[in-house]
Amino acid sequence: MTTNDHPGHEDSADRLDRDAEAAQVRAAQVDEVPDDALLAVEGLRVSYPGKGRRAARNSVLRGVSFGVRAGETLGLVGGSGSGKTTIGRAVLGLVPVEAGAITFDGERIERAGRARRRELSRCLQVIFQDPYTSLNPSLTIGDTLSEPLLGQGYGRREARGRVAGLLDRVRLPADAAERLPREFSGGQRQRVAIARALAIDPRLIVCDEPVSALDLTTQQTVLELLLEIQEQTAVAYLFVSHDLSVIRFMSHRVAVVHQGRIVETGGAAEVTSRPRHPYTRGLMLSAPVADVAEQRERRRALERPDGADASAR
Ligand SMILES: Nc1ncnc2c1ncn2[C@@H]1O[C@H](COP(=O)(O)OP(=O)(O)OP(=O)(O)O)[C@@H](O)[C@H]1O
Repeated sequence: MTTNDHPGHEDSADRLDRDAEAAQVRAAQVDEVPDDALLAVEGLRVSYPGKGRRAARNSVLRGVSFGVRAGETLGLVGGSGSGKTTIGRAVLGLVPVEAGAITFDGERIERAGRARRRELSRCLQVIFQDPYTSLNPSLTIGDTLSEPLLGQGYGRREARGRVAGLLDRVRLPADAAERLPREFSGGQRQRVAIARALAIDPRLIVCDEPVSALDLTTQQTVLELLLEIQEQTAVAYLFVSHDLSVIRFMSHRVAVVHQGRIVETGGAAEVTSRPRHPYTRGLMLSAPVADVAEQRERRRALERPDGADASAR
């Protein structure tokens, strides 16, 4: 019997690997929620019902904490099914929260009722992934943009004037107001969705994969528009994406989500070029890079145990 075959013995190379991984997990930084956060999420737990009547609930968020400051973008990145969208939905009050606190501008909102949620939509908005399903196909763009304004008490004339300003801001022609969503491309529809989210000057927008349904060139113009709007308005973004290059481009800080937990946080350049947690490293390695030589170099850098800089992009 070799050492490897013996159930009580662990191969020393395996043990070293395991120890090295444990050290990396310890080295990965998860920041405290900042005191000056506009949005503070602490110990958030969410579960969904299991399949079948007696099935146990599926625990999807297992104690998630983070903060987003005014005017800041926090990127939430992680693999499929890690819980990113659920975090955004919990912040928006679209899924019940099992435990934890969500504080927005000093107010606990995780159990806010429908009426309060409607009021909160003044400051807390969302842009969804799919511009083809997020707009009502039977409403003109003008009506789509007026709806939240009328809901917040604007008069019709005032709303019309504001719609014209919003279209200009997202660089759509003024006559777009008279047209239906089907007359627009995916990128243009996403501009409408951005204009709708901006209609009542929100303080924070949950952007849930806002460009992943768009082609690369359109992605870039929509991302640049979001950055420009942030510069002008100091709106904060909770920006959900599985795409590291998008996250790096957009975010001031990044939180890496894995199996319903945040495993690493930090500045965007720091986390994406010097990932510490093994999961973040794996995520970096699996991100596609067009240049094969660059990919090879990045892989070598990331596989070095000291986490040497892999920012050769
Ligand atoms: N309404 C729901 N009912 C039951 N399970 C759900 C529901 N929504 C999400 N889930 C499950 O919760 C887990 C997390 O889903 P979530 O959409 O938050 O992940 P994600 O990180 O955003 O993934 P993706 O990038 O693929 O959208 C997944 O296992 C998913 O199947």
